[in-house]
Amino acid sequence: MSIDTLVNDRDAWTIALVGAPGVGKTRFISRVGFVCVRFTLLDASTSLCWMTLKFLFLELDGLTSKQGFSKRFAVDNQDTLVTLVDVYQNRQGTSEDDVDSLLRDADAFILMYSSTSPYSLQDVVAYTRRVRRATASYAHDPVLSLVANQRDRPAQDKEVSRLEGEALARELDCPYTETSAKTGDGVHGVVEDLVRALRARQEQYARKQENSKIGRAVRSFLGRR
Ligand SMILES: Nc1nc2c(ncn2[C@@H]2O[C@H](COP(=O)(O)OP(=O)(O)OP(=O)(O)O)[C@@H](O)[C@H]2O)c(=O)[nH]1
Repeated sequence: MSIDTLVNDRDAWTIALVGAPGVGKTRFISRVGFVCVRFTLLDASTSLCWMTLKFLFLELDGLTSKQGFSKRFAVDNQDTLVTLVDVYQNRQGTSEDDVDSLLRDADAFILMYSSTSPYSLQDVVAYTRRVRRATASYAHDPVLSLVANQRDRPAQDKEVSRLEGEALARELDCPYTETSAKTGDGVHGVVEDLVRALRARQEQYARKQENSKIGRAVRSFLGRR
């Protein structure tokens, strides 16, 4: 989360989904009820077409952006605009710099693996390193949420236990949730909890700023006496 985000008095958040191919990122996004249209990064020749599309979509609730899918909804009775970005979706058309820039633009991260794939759990560790590297210059640690998707799959398909997921979440110092992008189980809760965490962080930052303003005013008052 950049300083810009923290000082902005807004309730609009970009959440990046990172995780191995096939874990369910796209399905998760459509579950949240987002307009789910895949765009690859656009080159100059298509940017005019993109601008037209963007203009058309902006008036709609489910507006979509270059790689994100946005939706306005209420969390704790307060309106918020959330954009979900599937960072690794466009791997073929996306350079490493593009990926870093998408990560830098995000306010929070859903680190997704599938409970049917131990490899996808290992990938989460590598993706988290990358997220931390991309956001290293920010004032705060990134807001993370570890998601074990495909919880609806039968027990014999499950190769990663809840305990392993929880242990990784402790290591990453973030919440752990099991979801099913197929049935929708747990999906909205993950997004809503991230919005709550981001709001809390924004409020904390605003309070800190206010306190240091008061501190400066008091020091200057005492200095004048
Ligand atoms: N049973 C079940 N299947 C799921 C779930 N989530 C995704 N799938 C299926 O898993 C496959 C891959 O899902 P995607 O959403 O395309 O996965 P992705 O992470 O976006 O994959 P990439 O686009 O390759 O990065 C699809 O066939 C989905 O229908 C889930 O929670 N349960």
